[in-house]
Amino acid sequence: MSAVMADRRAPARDDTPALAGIEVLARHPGQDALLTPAALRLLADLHRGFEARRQARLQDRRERQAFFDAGGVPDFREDTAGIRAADWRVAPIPRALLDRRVEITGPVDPKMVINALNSGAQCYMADFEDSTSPTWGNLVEGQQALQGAVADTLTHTTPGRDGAPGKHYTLKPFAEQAVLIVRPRGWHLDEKHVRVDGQPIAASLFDAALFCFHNADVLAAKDRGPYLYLPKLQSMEEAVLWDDVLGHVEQALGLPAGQVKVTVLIETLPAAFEMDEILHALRGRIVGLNCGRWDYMFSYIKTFRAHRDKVLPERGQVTMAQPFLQAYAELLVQTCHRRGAHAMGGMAAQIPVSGTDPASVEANAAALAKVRADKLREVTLGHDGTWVAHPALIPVARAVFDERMPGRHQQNVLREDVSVSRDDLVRPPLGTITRAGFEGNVDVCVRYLAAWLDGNGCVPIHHLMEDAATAEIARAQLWSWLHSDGLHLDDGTEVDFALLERALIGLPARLGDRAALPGGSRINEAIGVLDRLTHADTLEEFLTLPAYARLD
Ligand SMILES: CC(=O)SCCNC(=O)CCNC(=O)[C@H](O)C(C)(C)COP(=O)(O)OP(=O)(O)OC[C@H]1O[C@@H](n2cnc3c(N)ncnc32)[C@H](O)[C@@H]1OP(=O)(O)O
Ligand SMILES: O=CC(=O)O
Ligand SMILES: [Mg+2]
Repeated sequence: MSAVMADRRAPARDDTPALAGIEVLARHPGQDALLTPAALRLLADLHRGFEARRQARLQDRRERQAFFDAGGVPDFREDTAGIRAADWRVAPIPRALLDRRVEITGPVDPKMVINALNSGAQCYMADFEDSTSPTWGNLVEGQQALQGAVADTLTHTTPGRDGAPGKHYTLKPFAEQAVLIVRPRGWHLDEKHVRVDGQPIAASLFDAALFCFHNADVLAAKDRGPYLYLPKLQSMEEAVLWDDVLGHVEQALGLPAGQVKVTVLIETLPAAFEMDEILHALRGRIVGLNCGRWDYMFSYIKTFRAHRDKVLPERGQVTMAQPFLQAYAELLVQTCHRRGAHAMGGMAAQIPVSGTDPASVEANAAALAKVRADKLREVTLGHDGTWVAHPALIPVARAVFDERMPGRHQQNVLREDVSVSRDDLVRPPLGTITRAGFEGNVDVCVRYLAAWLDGNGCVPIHHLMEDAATAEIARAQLWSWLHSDGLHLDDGTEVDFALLERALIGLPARLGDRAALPGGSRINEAIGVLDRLTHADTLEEFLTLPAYARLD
């Protein structure tokens, strides 16, 4: 048993000398049981061992973006042609991850965790990323909830109202629960509340390593994970970094090599050109790739922020039926199945519409029909499973996959008919920008950002699920439209800052009662952030970078 493993099982003891250089700058109830000396030592080891490499990978991103800004276009790499041409397969997929027909996703507060694990979905992606606003409280409570879930002790009671008792939540028996997969935050984010040698540590390391530290042995006893979803990678080198980090975690915790399994989201345009390479870099632990369509669209806009011929039409017109997105999904299915990995589908943004009045009933039927059509498209392309945002969508997605995919997956569907070129992946769809599309982007940015600043990372807006990825599309589109000369709405109005001004003037009327909105008290602050980001000469890399400075 390794030293860390032994310490992990012993009660936390005062270990001050070994913790020199580590600072925790925030307090939340219960955090001491999470941030034990041994846990902090692991985080510090990881920071000292890997921070320089993380910064180098972030620098690679900036250099690659400079190449795109100078007119360059992504392409398949020459130096890795051998990896693409050779025959190799990823390590066998563990039994618990063979059946991933429907995966529910959601933030990590205790009620959501219990509802998701009890939902009847095959898997639950517990999300510290797109759908979580990373306040210190959310992170600590999220880790606590996951620890309780893995230990099968998690319960939750909502506060009672008007003298009535609150609702009590408990977990179903383990065998009936969804399989837990945790998504840490991406490489670009710091966790500012934990500093090592005066530097903030990587948010990815904080989320992933703490989860593994507290849960790996309990999971192993149940023949499980830890299982992770890795977001927003841009290159094979970033996958190598993850592999090395997780190898270090395994060694430190006394776990067998390859025990931590991962699924990688292909949700950046550069990564779409390195799917084989990413699978190869992680071949001892990777079990699948996922089409993270929302961040992918955002990445397309960002990659081509200086290419005036690649400006996207309004968000509602950029559906997965568009050829450039279909090519991306087909290439993902073909690549995964050739290598023995699962090809996971992504998220339809529609969520159920509640209400019994005829308009709501009709809107709900339309939303469910759109989700059904999206899942049908995915299963027909060859995906092995898909995501849903809400428990009521599980039967809809499950029915489609059960009817069209007789087994638990369809890795036998090799899609050798697919041939995707560089041009297929980068060709923008034709379309328009309507006034409603422009104003809709303004509303989504302001409402989402206000909620995020208030600690809520996923909200329903106009009956659609909005999270950091969908909001980024709206924010990046506004910037790209406003910085492209000569662009007009479909009614002939020029797209300029006067149009943005008018959209902001009309915002209060469109928002209605602010107090009733999530984060309503932070609307003005959100408007200020949006205003600055849209006027900036360069498209900011991530909305959450400047916004994080305002959190906590
Ligand atoms: C681009 C991407 O990265 S996609 C992945 C990230 N995004 C997500 O994970 C989306 C997660 N979904 C959600 O957060 C929510 O469904 C929202 C915000 C979209 C809608 O939330 P609401 O309007 O509050 O949902 P609604 O009121 O219909 O919820 C009904 C019940 O379902 C539960 N529920 C809703 N969504 C989920 C979910 N994803 N997981 C578990 N339970 C859920 C609610 O907790 C509520 O439970 P209760 O009856 O016990 O109180
Ligand atoms: O994370 C998923 C996405 O679509 O973005
Ligand atoms: Mg994403």
